[in-house]
Amino acid sequence: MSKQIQLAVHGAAGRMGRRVVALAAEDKDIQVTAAIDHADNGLIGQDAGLVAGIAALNVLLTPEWPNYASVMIDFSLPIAVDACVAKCVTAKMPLVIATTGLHDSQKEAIAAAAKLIPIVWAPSMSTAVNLTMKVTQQITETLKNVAGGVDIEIIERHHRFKADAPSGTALRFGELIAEKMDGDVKHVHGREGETGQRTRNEIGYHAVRVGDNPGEHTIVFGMLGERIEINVAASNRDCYASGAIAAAKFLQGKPAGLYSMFDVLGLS
Ligand SMILES: NC(=O)C1=CN([C@@H]2O[C@H](COP(=O)(O)OP(=O)(O)OC[C@H]3O[C@@H](n4cnc5c(N)ncnc54)[C@H](OP(=O)(O)O)[C@@H]3O)[C@@H](O)[C@H]2O)C=CC1
Ligand SMILES: O=C(O)C1=N[C@H](C(=O)O)C[C@H](O)C1
Repeated sequence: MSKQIQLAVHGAAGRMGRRVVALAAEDKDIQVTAAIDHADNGLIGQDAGLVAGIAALNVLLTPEWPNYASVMIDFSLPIAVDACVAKCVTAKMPLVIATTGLHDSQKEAIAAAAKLIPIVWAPSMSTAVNLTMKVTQQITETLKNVAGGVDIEIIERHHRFKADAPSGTALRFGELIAEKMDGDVKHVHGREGETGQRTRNEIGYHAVRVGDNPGEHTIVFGMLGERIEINVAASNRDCYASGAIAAAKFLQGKPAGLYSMFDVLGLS
């Protein structure tokens, strides 16, 4: 019996693409029907299952776009995202965008595309991260007028291979926290030299790149006399891959629109 959801994976030879292929292959509702990467990737032509470390799927890594799939999951590079969005619009394919480091013009293009097809776009597909985002908003609301003030800093740690900084997740934490602060918020990326005293309306960001860390975020709420540190850390990449697969399922039958992981997880 054929499976209901035919899945195309963009960036299928990458660290995340391989985990999406591997987990999707185990899913009773999903059939991986296309594994896409760029023409210069040395793995083009190989079986996507074998590349992902599982049994052969009889789906070859290809630079060609499929004409049809029930949904596309994208874990690639910013330079590759525009073509993916355009292809999904042309083919009327629902799309899950997980790639980070996108420019403002690309975000605008995604919003425009979401008027035509359903899109889930989120910098973190992890359930724990999205839940932590909600918790940090709640903490901010409670502490923002505390006597003496609260200083909020975001420290993110990732593997040495990561191409963008700070992480898309750190930036999203900052946006969501800023929504709950009063007045204009200044986003400060690292500190060096004669910085002067910290101002009250800052959110600080610090990007650490170490070894094989699959992703960790610490949100510090520092007050005079005490502090809270909320840490959310991945042990491996499957939290993101399984979240993307949940998003792909969520999009089935959905009208055009821009959805977030809050929508997928019922946290909106
Ligand atoms: N939203 C989320 O939950 C998460 C998001 N991410 C994000 O996903 C993205 C991918 O991460 P990761 O898998 O670690 O990165 P990788 O570099 O391992 O994978 C990216 C893949 O895309 C390929 N690629 C490069 N150029 C193109 C192109 N023009 N067209 C198609 N494919 C291309 C790469 O090929 P080659 O190696 O030859 O360059 C590689 O196979 C990053 O932006 C990362 O921040 C990561 C984890 C979780
Ligand atoms: O590149 C990664 O690995 C990750 N990138 C995402 C980000 O930039 O937020 C999500 C996750 O933290 C892993």
